[in-house]
Amino acid sequence: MTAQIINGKEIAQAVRQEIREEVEQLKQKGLVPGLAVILVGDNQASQTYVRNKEKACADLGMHSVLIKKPATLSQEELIENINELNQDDSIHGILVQLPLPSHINEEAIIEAISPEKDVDGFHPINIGRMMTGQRAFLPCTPYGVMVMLKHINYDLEGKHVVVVGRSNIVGKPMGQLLLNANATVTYCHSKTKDLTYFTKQADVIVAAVGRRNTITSEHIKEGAVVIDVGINRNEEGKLCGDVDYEDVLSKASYVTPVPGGVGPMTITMLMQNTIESAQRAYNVRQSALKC
Ligand SMILES: NC(=O)C1=CN([C@@H]2O[C@H](COP(=O)(O)OP(=O)(O)OC[C@H]3O[C@@H](n4cnc5c(N)ncnc54)[C@H](OP(=O)(O)O)[C@@H]3O)[C@@H](O)[C@H]2O)C=CC1
Ligand SMILES: Nc1nc(=O)c2c([nH]1)NC[C@@H]1CN(c3ccc(C(=O)N[C@@H](CCC(=O)O)C(=O)O)cc3)C=[N+]21
Ligand SMILES: [Mg+2]
Repeated sequence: MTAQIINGKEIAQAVRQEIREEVEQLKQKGLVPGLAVILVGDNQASQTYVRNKEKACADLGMHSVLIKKPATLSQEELIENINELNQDDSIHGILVQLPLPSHINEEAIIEAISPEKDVDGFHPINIGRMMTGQRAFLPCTPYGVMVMLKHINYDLEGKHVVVVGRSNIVGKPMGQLLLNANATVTYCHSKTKDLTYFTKQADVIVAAVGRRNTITSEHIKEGAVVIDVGINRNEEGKLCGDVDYEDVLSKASYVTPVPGGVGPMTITMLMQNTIESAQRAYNVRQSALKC
């Protein structure tokens, strides 16, 4: 078997076209969707992602503000900044780039963001709503993976999906969304004994580990769908995922590349969440005008 490539860049462009039209409609009604990104410190990788987010906003005609703060910023000052954005009617989405410097408690920061503007989908309110199947902002990376699977018309019902990684921002919500779609889900992590035993049984593998070559052809069964969330660099400094891409190509049915796979989808779903938030703000404003 030769795997088909799931082109994240292309799917992201298609979704962005729809978002562009919705932004246009909102603008005609007098509302410009706005995203605020807070970047603390000067982490090199973070700067790249943040630049991509700004580019996406500009490309879609959305308003964006980038708030850059020194790594010495206190937790109280950061919460003060978030409070201002929570009150700001021109801002519909707030994203605080993670990781934060170690003197800042990430949980406290995430909880300071209004759940109505938490377009990352990291606030416990949104996580809880997602778990119970209520309307919620979905975490962008897992959401993007779901859209990719939908794009190839993959029916998850009854399929065995193995998620490798259990972080709060990727692995855990990924498994939950797959469960909501009626898949049978197994989580693997650093304490898993015999990773291959589990991944060999998977119809779909989602790798979200942060270590290259974690998944090779030895780990998968013939015809598996392999989704690579990892963003790593090899010894030449080249971007690569968690999957040995070349090696699984001859055995998998579908594979996502890195770059050009899940990454562009993450940014796109952030834009999607932001316009949804703006749409809700518009609806609230309209119903307030009526009474
Ligand atoms: N494409 C995109 O849009 C995005 C990509 N990323 C990338 O995805 C990767 C994962 O990110 P994130 O979830 O934040 O990372 P974390 O470091 O927070 O989590 C990594 C997870 O992998 C598990 N793990 C570590 N080593 C192994 C191993 N040898 N076998 C099995 N599991 C292992 C850890 O287990 P344990 O819990 O036991 O420690 C943990 O659950 C990174 O490369 C990151 O850069 C992240 C966000 C978005
Ligand atoms: N609050 C918060 N929300 C996040 O969503 C968040 C975060 N913090 N911290 C860091 C991770 C990582 N992340 C990526 C986003 C886009 C690409 C992306 O666009 N990747 C391109 C290539 C980018 C490049 O050239 O380096 C690709 O895979 O093709 C990658 C990774 C979001 N994250
Ligand atoms: Mg982490």
